[in-house]
Amino acid sequence: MQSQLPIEAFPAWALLNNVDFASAEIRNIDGKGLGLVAKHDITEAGRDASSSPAIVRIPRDLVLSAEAVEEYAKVDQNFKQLLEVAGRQSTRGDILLYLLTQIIQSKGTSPSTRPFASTPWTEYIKFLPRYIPIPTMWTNEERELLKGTSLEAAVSAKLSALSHEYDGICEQASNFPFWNDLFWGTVKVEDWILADAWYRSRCLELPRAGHAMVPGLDMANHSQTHSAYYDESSNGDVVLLPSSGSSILSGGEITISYGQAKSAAEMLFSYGFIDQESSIKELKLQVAPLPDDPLGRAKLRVYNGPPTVRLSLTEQGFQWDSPFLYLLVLNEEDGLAFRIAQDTSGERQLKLLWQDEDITDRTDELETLVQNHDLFQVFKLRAVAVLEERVAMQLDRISSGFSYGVTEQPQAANQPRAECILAAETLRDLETQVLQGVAEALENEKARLLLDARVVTYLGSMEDAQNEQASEPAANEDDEFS
Ligand SMILES: C[S@@+](CC[C@H](N)C(=O)[O-])C[C@H]1O[C@@H](n2cnc3c(N)ncnc32)[C@H](O)[C@@H]1O
Repeated sequence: MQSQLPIEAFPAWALLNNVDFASAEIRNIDGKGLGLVAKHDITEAGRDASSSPAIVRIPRDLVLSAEAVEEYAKVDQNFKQLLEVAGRQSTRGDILLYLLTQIIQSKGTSPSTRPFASTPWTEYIKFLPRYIPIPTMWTNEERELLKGTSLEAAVSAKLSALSHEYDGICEQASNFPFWNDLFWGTVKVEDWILADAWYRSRCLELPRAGHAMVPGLDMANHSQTHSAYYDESSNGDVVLLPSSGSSILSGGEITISYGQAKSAAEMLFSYGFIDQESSIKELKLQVAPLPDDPLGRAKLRVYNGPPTVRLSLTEQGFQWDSPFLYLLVLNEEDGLAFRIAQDTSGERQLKLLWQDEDITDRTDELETLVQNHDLFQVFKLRAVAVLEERVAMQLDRISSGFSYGVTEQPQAANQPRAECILAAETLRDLETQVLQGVAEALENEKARLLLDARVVTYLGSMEDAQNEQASEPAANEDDEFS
């Protein structure tokens, strides 16, 4: 069991590590866990915001970045071993390995049972919550609440990926007796899930250090109308500064933005709450190649992004957007082709061609690339028809989804927590609204496309060809009956 520290001990930790909380302190904030509040009035007079005194300053050597992980590997030989076999593939992976090491360290009850070099993070993680309300930390019953929402597949895929990552690390680590003992005794997959949850909900992107976690600053909560922003100073320290023109009263919460364009599903997935102030109404649905498409696997392989379609409600009404959908509905007879090419190192690569032009690196521009084709409206009709079916399927699933009703209070111990019920219901309502709106918009779009002159001509020619085929004797008919 990891030990925890009360947040009252934070000022002592900050002092010891030169973290300057000049104008803020950490307090409990209703419904948000911990948060930052102003120690006195903070005003930004509209001069250059970056010249305002920092609300909080964190020295660069406390910033947990890819570089910091490499530095730690120089100090701790055991960690270096793990990093060499299981790390160095992504910043996220390396930071998670570091956090895992600190979680193991914090489970030790005495210095003799702490196997790694201690760092300020060893103590700092004791201030972090052990439960983050993101769905990878929900119970199975709570995750059932997401049935039919766009997070149903995303969360189960994420949990499989986490367990796959954890198994991979166990396997790599089993070559070292030191790590093998730890993975058979102290370390659990739940520790990896927690490290991932901390990273996902607390990681920032810094201009120079890149993706990083910053102790103290990661106590700032989110608001659409945020009053502060973070930056890196010229010496690499991280500073929290008042937003331009903001005025925070003493005792008021200091908030930052976690991103203005994130959908409700993204917010719940990464941060465990849905921002009621946000006006973003959208969702992403997975789309798969048609079962009888001989090019289906190649299309999935060659596509640069996730195989999804984005449905949204904007000022222009309900909209959909998906370059992948265009790839799905195009065929060889339209001018789509795949080739295998060999590069100078002898490696074979799958290439995608459109009208004989190599567009392998431009699959996300597919809608624009096909826009000037004579049959563009036909392609669009195909895409609309595929999407209509996919949206209807999702609507069916979301309406049959598990629902407690927000007012119902769960009774039994293993029943979902009220905040999970509320979050799932909010997501369900929002996504149902977008799906219904898009379904209607697709129906209208299909009706319009069916009246398009080029579509009418194309469908007519297809019908003629089919009729001709039907009236001709099948090629093998004579053979069979002669
Ligand atoms: C970077 S941490 C902020 C500190 C956090 N409140 C804590 O107790 O450690 C991000 C987490 O804070 C919570 N949070 C942040 N902004 C929130 C908001 N506007 N409403 C509800 N919860 C929020 C969420 O649990 C989120 O995962």
